Amino acid sequence: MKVVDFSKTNSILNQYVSEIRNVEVQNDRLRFRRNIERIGEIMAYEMSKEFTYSVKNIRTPLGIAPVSTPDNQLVISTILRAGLPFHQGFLSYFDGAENAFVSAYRKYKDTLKFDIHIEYIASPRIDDKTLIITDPMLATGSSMELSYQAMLTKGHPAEIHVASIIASQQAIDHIKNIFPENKTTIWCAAIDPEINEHSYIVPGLGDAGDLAYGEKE
Ligand SMILES: O=P(O)(O)OC[C@H]1O[C@H](OP(=O)(O)OP(=O)(O)O)[C@H](O)[C@@H]1O
Ligand SMILES: O=c1cc[nH]c(=O)[nH]1
Ligand SMILES: [Mg+2]
Repeated sequence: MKVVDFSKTNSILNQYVSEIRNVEVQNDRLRFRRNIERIGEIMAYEMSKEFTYSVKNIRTPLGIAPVSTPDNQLVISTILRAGLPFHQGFLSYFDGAENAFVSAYRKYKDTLKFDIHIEYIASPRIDDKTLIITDPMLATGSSMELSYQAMLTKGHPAEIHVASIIASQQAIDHIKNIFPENKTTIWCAAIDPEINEHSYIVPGLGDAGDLAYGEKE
């Protein structure tokens, strides 16, 4: 399975990743959300290079211009709530895409143990389309796994792009095991080595949902 790790390439994307990680900067919620969105925009641009293109003859005021544009039918799916600004970044570039939303949250049994609960899905049919599942954080990979299973109740996509900002190595390994090898690409801005006993990514950035939208009770 192809894994694209943007931290291996020097680009301005790394500046935005450094700001969302940085304790001196990340508490500015507006900046945090906008940085997540900007990373989504850059990732969308890079991802678009993998799509299928055909030439269309575009009528201009002065003649006909052949332009190669993508033909993929895109569905951008996001995992609430931290996925929202990331989703918006993709949607800014893929403005013709259809959209899906899945809720997934950790319901704690005690301070360490939790189950992931999915209670809501709003999605079009995804048969034979290009499915992009966006979630900025992949820690255990369980939210992504259950959200993907929920999406499969809406059909079977032709290809899948799993887009994340910070992924743990464990989550990458997990996703490689559960997503179809021949039609999945994983995109991430960085891969961090470990998760702690609370299943938070280390060094990670903390809680992306809380940093974007405030703490939950
Ligand atoms: O890989 P996992 O171990 O499943 O963890 C990653 C999940 O945790 C975060 O969501 P969270 O449950 O904190 O919900 P929130 O977006 O509402 O904060 C994040 O956005 C992922 O969905
Ligand atoms: O590190 C983590 C793990 C889960 N959710 C987050 O927002 N961050
Ligand atoms: Mg959270």
